[in-house]
Parts: sequence; C-alpha cells; structure tokens
Amino acid sequence: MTTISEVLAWEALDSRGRPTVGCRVILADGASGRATVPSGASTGGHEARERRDGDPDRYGGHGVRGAVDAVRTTLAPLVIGLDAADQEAVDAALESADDDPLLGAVGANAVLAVSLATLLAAAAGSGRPLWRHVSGDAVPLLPLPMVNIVSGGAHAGRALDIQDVLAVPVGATSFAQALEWVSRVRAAAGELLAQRGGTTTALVADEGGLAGGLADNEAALALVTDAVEHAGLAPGEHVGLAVDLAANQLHDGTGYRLDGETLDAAAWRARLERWCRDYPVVSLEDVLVEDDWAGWAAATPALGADRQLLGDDLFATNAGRLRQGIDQGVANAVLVKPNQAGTVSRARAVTELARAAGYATVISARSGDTEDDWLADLAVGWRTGQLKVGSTMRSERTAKWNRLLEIEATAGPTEFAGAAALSRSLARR
Ligand SMILES: C=C(OP(=O)(O)O)C(=O)O
Ligand SMILES: [Mg+2]
Repeated sequence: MTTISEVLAWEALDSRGRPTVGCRVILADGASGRATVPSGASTGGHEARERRDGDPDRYGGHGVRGAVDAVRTTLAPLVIGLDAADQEAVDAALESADDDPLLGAVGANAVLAVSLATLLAAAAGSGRPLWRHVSGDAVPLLPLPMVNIVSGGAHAGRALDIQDVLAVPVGATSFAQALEWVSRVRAAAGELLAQRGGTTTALVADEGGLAGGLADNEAALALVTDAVEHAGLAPGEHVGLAVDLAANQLHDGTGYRLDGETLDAAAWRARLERWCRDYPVVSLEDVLVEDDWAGWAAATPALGADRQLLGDDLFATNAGRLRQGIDQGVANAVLVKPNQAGTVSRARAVTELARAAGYATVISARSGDTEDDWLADLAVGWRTGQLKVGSTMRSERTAKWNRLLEIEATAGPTEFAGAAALSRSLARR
C-alpha cells in the first residue's frame, strides 16, 4: 500500500545555517521518506524560485515559514490519496498548485521537498535502496566525481572572481580510488597554499574549498595543477581540472570582470582558451552569461571541441532551455540540480533529454546543502555519469561521497563511469 496518507513539514537548517524546508511523506503501510532541500547562492535567472519569508527579524529574511505552510495547507491535500510509486502523477499534482512554471507562488523549495520525500517514501515502501528504486534493472553506475579544491565568487566572499576550480580524477578505475586521489589533491593544495603564503585553516568556503591567499584567478588553476603533482599524481593523466566560471556573477553589463579588469567577450574567450592550453582543463562550466545564446553557440566549437562544456545557469535544469541549447549546438553537457527544476520528474526528464542528444550529465548539489544523501543515489540510479558535490570536507558533502563509497562496496556488481563520462565531448560529438 503505497498510498500517501500524511505529509509533515518543518523548518530545518542548511549548511549555511539558513532555513530550508524539511518534509516527511508517510504511506498507508507506515513506510516513510524524509527530505530536506538544498539552496543555491549563485542562482540563475531561469531556475525554479525558492520562497523566502523576507522578514528581517527572522534569519535575516531567509525564513521559510511560508513555504512550510504551503506544504501543509496547499500541497499535502493535493497528494494525500495518490500512489507514491507514481512519481510523475504526484509531481504533476504538485506542479498544478502554481500557475507559474517556476513555482514562485507556492515555492519551489516547498514543492521539491514533497516531491523528494515522496520518492524516498516509495523507495522505503518497496524495500529497496533509492538507487535501485529509480534504476529499474539497469546496472548501478558510480559517477566520476568533480571535487571542489579552490573556491571564489559567491561561495567565498569574492576571494577570487571565478567560482570553483575542481579536481576530476580522470584516470581512476573505481569510485573509491577516485575519491582517495582527490582527497590527496585537496590536502596537497592546502600544504602548497600555506607554503605560498596563504592561510589554510581560517578560510573554508561554502562548499569546503580553499578560499583566499591567492594572487589572482590563474593562480588557482596553477595551485590545483601543482597539487596534483605534489600528491604524486600526473596532471591530466590521473587528475584533470574543471572550472566553474559562474559567468553570470562576473558580468558587469559591459564585460567580464577578472583581476580588476573588464574583458570584452573576445578577450574573455581568449583568456579561457589560453587557460585550457596551459592547464589540464577537462571541463568548463558557465563560461558566458546565461542568455547569451549567440555567444555560447560561437564559443562551443572552440571551447567544447576537446573538453566538456557544461551549462548550469545556462540550462537551469529546464528541459525547454536544454532543448534550445541542443538545437543551437550550445555546450555539450548539462548540470542537473533538482531544485533548479522543482520536481524529481522534471530533473529526471532533463537527464533523459540530455542523454538522448549525446550531452553528458553532471548531477549537482548546491552551495547551501544538507546532510541528506539522496543525490548520490540519484546519480547512481539515473546513471548520470558525473557528480559535483563540493569538497571532500564538510559533512553535507561527505554524506554524498560516503553514500557512494557504501554503494560501490556493498551493492553487488556495479560499473564506474570514469573518464568515459566526459568522453562524448572529448571525442568530439
Ligand atoms: C553549485 C553551484 O553553486 P550554487 O549552488 O550557489 O548555485 C554552482 O554554481 O555550480
Ligand atoms: Mg555552476
């Protein structure tokens, strides 16, 4: 009996210490699922809208009592009596609560909490782990991790202009080896940063990356490349670099701000191309502002021919925007953030659309996240091939890495995606 009988909601805290929505969905047979939703800081203009109270006397305006009330009074009556095993029907009912496709009135944080808790309840009711519940008969695929080493932008008090420099263990042959390598790189980067005059203890950014102490943006790419060697690994062969430019955050209306200069589009692209020549960059994310479709189409052949070109704010986990990108030959990979979409079904549809078009998929946490580990199971069960969660430090991040270690060690036969997850783009689509 997987009929939804009760929906509970409350204010919980995320990893930034801000409120988020917690939800438990209880089924008629007593099985239940609980989810707390993540929250971004460098949010795109096209993602589903969180609902915040805006009352400056509670959590500086970040409270989510309105979203919690929306779960109790608006969403619960729509889903009670529905079959939790029919995720699409539940999500359609949730989406019907709001005329705004971005769910701004009810709140995407309210909607996603119910959607996820329903999925987790259905998995619990089926007696199977979440990854198996969503994968059907497919062999579980452990993702290639993309791990934050140096942070800037909105995640680190603008210590750098660019947002993330990440390590991608392209030479690893198992998830456990991949994680061991990037943990070593993180430790090595801390040591090198200390030697180069930075501080490593005080400044840990929202996703657990090192923040501060670097002379300029390029120094972050050099630090991570050197850290790979310092860890006894070969840059590019064992561990490559990924960079999230988060270009929306850099654009000042006239050009891209970098190290105190404003670069026009041509100079900005030339800079990225040089970085890709000088450092082992295997993936670039959000290289241009989210609505510069023409710029993206022009940049894709140059920047995306030999590496992954990933759209985050660009696609906003929105099937319509991804379809437009596919039609216009823009980027070659999509970041999938369930809370940008608003429901589990929408996020899943985006991964399926991407796969059908030959785009790689990277499922991703948010900079404000929680101790939940469902994202790891979705990565495995949806066979996304890649997962971006932040650093190997901070418990809201390690919750996901640890869940993947558990699945690889205990789930029976599994596959590890490895560098092949990137290779559709590396091999030129
Ligand atoms: C995870 C990211 O940051 P946020 O959650 O702040 O959008 C990102 O930009 O990829
Ligand atoms: Mg991003």
